[in-house]
Amino acid sequence: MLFDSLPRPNAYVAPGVGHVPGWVGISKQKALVEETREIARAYAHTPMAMVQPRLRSGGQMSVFQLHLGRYWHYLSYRYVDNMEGTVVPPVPDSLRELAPAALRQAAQVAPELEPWVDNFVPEMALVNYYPPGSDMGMHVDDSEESPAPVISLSIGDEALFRIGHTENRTKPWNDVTLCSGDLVVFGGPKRFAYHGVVRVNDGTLPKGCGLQEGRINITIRQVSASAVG
Ligand SMILES: O=C(O)CCC(=O)C(=O)O
Ligand SMILES: [Fe+2]
Repeated sequence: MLFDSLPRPNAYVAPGVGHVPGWVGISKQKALVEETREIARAYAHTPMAMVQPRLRSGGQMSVFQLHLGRYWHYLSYRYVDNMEGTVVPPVPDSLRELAPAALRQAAQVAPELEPWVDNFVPEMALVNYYPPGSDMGMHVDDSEESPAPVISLSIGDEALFRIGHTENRTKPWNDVTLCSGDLVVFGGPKRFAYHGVVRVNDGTLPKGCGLQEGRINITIRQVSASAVG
């Protein structure tokens, strides 16, 4: 961050949305980057490889995605557990274990998240890599049948995260700068709100986070409505 000494307090962004700056320490950030990078390497050249997905619209995302636990198949528009016989890599314990602590912390900021603290099942994790210059358009995370909150961890370059409402992509929005180590959880009335990443600020990442450039965002999700933990 440009002004490292500026305080960044926990923020109740909107009902159901809690922002906890610096929730993941730098050594843990590095460990998560290295662990997910190893998985990406292991699955390179398989149908589970970390790629920029092609969309049904014919476009291609500027972000690279690695799916853990379940694979979101963009073309058939559903979650699958294997692709052409390659089984989806599991959600690593390191991410599974973060989920209840993340929810507990976020629920102190956004009380609407409280019902999920002891009931959330981390069935999948999506690792997004934002190369310099990439972004993610406003969209709704509507692939999950469960209304459980989405737990989002950011590592690397600072990003401008925007969350609006459930009707359409237009204003009003809440804009949140996400720095390396920040936690955001969105659930409750904002679980199916439009959101996106307006921009990533090149070269703003802290030393020691495990990345040389760009940004990683990891979302931890419950997919099924009646998941059993
Ligand atoms: O990168 C982010 O902060 C958000 C990512 C996101 O919205 C998604 O993966 O669905
Ligand atoms: Fe999303």
